[in-house]
Amino acid sequence: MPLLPSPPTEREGVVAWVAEHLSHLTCDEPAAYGTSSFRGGQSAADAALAALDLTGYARRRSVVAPERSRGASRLSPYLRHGLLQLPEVWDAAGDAPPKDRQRFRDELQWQEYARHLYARVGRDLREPLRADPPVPAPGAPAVGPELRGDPWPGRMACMAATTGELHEQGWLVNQTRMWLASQWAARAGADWREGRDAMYRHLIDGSPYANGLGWQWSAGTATGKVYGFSRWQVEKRAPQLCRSCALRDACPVQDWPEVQPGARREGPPGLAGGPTDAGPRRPEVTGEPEAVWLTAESLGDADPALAAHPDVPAVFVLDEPLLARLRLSGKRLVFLAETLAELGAEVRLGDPVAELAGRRLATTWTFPPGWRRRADRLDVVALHPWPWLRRPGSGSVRSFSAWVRSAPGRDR
Ligand SMILES: Cc1cc2nc3c(=O)[nH]c(=O)nc-3n(C[C@H](O)[C@H](O)[C@H](O)COP(=O)(O)OP(=O)(O)OC[C@H]3O[C@@H](n4cnc5c(N)ncnc54)[C@H](O)[C@@H]3O)c2cc1C
Repeated sequence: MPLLPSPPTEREGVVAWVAEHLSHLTCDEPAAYGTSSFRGGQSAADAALAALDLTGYARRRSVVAPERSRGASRLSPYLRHGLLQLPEVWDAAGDAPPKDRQRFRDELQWQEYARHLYARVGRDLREPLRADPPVPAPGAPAVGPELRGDPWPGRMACMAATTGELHEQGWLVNQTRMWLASQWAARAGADWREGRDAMYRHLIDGSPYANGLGWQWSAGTATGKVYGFSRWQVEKRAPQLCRSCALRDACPVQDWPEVQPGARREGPPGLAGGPTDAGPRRPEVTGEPEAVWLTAESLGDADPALAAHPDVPAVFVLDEPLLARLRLSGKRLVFLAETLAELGAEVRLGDPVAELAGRRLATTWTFPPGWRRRADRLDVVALHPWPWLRRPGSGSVRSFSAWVRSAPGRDR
């Protein structure tokens, strides 16, 4: 079932299009597909960047509630899919107050670090990097089976509000992602990889690298230090949740969790240093392309291959075997379909290698290992460089600070 009709442009039509063509691949029902306020497409991305106001960002980035007091930029879905590129967002922060600019640019560097880490260790990011999962501290009571079976108990207002936002919006501020990850992995003692996948399925900005790193960081498997979630953070970042909670006088997260990091690990090859494939520095062109192959990493008008070959059709393949495995929420597919509608791209459903076989392709190099496996089997005649914020080197990626030290970065 290779070629799909073009997706319509307005939300209701897009939801119906996803329901008709892709509902066999989603984890939720069509009634839930259209609930997110994030719109896909270049014009929505451009509008979000134009509205970026970083005044007070450093102070307010971690605010959870009330929503109007949040300082987070909400740019992540656009960065995730290359509708905005890290260097242009970095530059857009140039006029912000110095403290806010520095904090925001540090966060952009976390995104770049996650990408470098993935480019270096690939699928090894799926397993603990530097420590085993957390374990109960000596003498701590064992976690009951009830909590293991339901690591995000809906009776807790903080859990109900954050899982509700995740499922409805497909997005969370960083603070509540950490709450959910810590509650799951450290407090409930559930398998952090299952929690990671449960969150990933619903995130519109979900990526194996940023989500994988966020979970490893919170569970302590990336650093050997567990992020502890307790009532203290909720009182500080969203006090109204505690006030409204049925368990406010018997809070199950009143005290710090009694956990400690798991045993130290050596880490996968390349973590402490080694070569990273960063792609070409300049376009490598060996022939005349007949189509531009777009990937989920780079769906913006400024995609280097698209910009270099404006006169050939753009094609995107919804990777059916991959989607069948991932079972993403329909919200994510709506976001992608809105983006593809605006691009006017040819949309296909199937195995990208089979769908694109026999066509001379232009494309933009990108860092996920799955892209390389597919590109090697296709006729790529024009390969364009990835727009790194800082080009990967061979230094350590064991921690964010080691990575920052190991390569020359941009001036903050
Ligand atoms: C458990 C967990 C899971 C996460 N999963 C994802 C994910 O799948 N995709 C994703 O893009 N981010 C993920 N993050 C990182 C971060 O929470 C989001 O990028 C951020 O909340 C997005 O909101 P924003 O655009 O308003 O961020 P802002 O605070 O405005 O930051 C601007 C940009 O910087 C980048 N950024 C900020 N914080 C981080 C971070 N800690 N790590 C990497 N990049 C960062 C993002 O691209 C973000 O859009 C995760 C964090 C945790 C703790």
